[in-house]
Amino acid sequence: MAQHMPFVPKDWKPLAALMVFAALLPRMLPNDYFLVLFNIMALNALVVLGLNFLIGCAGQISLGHAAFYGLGAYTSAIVTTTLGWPLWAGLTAGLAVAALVGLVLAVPTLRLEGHYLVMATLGFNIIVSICLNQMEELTGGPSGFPGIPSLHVGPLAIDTDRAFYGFIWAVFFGVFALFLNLEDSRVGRALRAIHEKELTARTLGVPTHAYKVGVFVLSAVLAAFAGFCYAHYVTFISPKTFDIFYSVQVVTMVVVGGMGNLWGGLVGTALLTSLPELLHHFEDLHVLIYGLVLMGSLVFFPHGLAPAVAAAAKTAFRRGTPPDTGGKAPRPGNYISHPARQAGRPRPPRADSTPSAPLDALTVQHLCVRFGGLQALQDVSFRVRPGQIVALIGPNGAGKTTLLNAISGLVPPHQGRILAGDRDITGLPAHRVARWGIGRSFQTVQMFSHLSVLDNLLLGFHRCGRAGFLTALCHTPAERREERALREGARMALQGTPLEEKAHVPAAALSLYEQKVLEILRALALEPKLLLLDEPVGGLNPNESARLMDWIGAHRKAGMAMVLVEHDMNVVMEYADHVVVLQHGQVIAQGSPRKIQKDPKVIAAYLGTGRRKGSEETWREEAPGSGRDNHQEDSETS
Ligand SMILES: Nc1ncnc2c1ncn2[C@@H]1O[C@H](COP(=O)(O)OP(=O)(O)OP(=O)(O)O)[C@@H](O)[C@H]1O
Repeated sequence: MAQHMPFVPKDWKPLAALMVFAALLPRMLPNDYFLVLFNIMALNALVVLGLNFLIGCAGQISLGHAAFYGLGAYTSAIVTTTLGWPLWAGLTAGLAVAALVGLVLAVPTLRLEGHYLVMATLGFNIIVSICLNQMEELTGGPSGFPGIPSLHVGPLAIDTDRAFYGFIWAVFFGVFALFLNLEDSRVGRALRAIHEKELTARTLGVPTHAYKVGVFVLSAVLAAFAGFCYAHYVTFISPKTFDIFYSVQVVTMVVVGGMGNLWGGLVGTALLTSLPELLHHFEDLHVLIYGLVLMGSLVFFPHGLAPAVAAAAKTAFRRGTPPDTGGKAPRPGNYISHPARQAGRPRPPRADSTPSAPLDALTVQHLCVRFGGLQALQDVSFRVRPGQIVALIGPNGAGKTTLLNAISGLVPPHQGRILAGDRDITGLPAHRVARWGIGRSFQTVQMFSHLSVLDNLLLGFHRCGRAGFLTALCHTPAERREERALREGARMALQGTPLEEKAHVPAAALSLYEQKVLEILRALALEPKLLLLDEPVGGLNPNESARLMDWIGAHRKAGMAMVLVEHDMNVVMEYADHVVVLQHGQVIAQGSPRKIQKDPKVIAAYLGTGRRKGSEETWREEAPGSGRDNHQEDSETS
């Protein structure tokens, strides 16, 4: 029952046990000196918590969290001491400054691909350190900032180590519970997807940039909050505490404990905060031993201490996977028909050749895409009507995948227009194209291999949810209801598919056929008006190909339009209503499969001009890439 209450995480029992332990701990400590150690540990743990979420879940590394820690501390110190304003004003100002600076740093840097955030935050930390040292009138410079008032909550003064211990650990457990909620939510799932395959996440409607900025700002604000608590605990601060070494130290705590594992962050913090104290007995050798412990944990537990301990415990107890919470829900999965059920049924009729709807599902007009000096697409125009399958064929390198990438918003066109219905989607970002109702599969299957089958599918339902950072953190009843409904919908979508019994299996453990089914189910979860399929049967045997294509083709009846890139000409001839032939980025022919089969330009494109007299049967058999193996590569856009 507790897990259905607001703020309480689903997995609340270990947290409750730890809280009881923390409450009893002061009685077991020999003297108050150890309280100071645990108080500093809690402050570090707060910084590490946000940073761990940023690094482990969103895949972004920051070397500037000491600066946010410092901004929280100094802003509050100046507001409460120099200006003489109350504590709440210092807290508000500290958090606001951190949020604003975090936003200014993150918005431009996170737009760039690669680890620009590391460099930006590293530079930022150095600048903040210089400012704290140089702006002596404001900050006290290297001599520090004394006389900061102690914390109090209403009339309750928090001015002893013991009182601060109770306060800071209560705060930490509260914040930790909120982050557990966030991790176990629609937002947490999307962040893990961004970490693994950002482009794929975008094609599922996840606004990746906004999410990355959101998680960075959240972690910066948390570091600033810890800084505020620190300043009003020690009542004296100096720039040394907030230099780059502290930033490196907190990143090390995340790495040693286990990136992306919130419990791991706590373990890493506990170990690396207490280790220097424990090693003091070894006098000069303590630095050496500290280094050895650090190296040993990284060498023997590369994924962190907490995951290693959890794996060992799992092996020892052989616990089963906890069942998912059920509940009545809407039926977003109803439209998805079962690939196996479709097998052996009569083929769905081809789309009528006369227009059945006033608007085309897709209109591509004079599209051009360049990569530097390479003209990948030139003046490409074609239309797809609702319920129609249009096949895109052409030799390797003709520009087929580039065309799908341009339609789905992954590659910006240089010229031309793309219309979905009457909506101009030219140049729209991929997540907005997906939300507009364009789903896709990839030439190399793009699974989130660390996530389960169910979580992969839930990412397809991402746009059906509304929960944001705040509701996910607070685990509100509405957020839990929505999550249950999404899970129910995803489970329904799995019903009758080969994946029905594999909802909790990691996607990486599926066969290629199952991965292709899951990838298409995930795209169908967007309820697309248009489905882009990049070599859906590549690497499958003829039996699997037929089952998959029959299942996909059945969605035409519901009016879903499809663009099919395929090298297997048997598949093209059997399922396509219209064929567009590309060569060197240009459309050289288009028409019905029969007409295209006999087109001399197409035969020449496939067989070379010297062999024009080849028959249509020869063309079928020799189509480049026909029946070739689809080796698993790790390229996202291919
Ligand atoms: N991101 C990119 N940067 C530079 N060149 C690219 C990029 N993506 C594709 N190209 C080039 O654009 C051309 C078209 O490539 P594309 O992958 O679209 O062809 P294709 O018809 O899908 O080929 P295949 O059948 O082998 O998948 C190729 O010359 C390719 O090298």
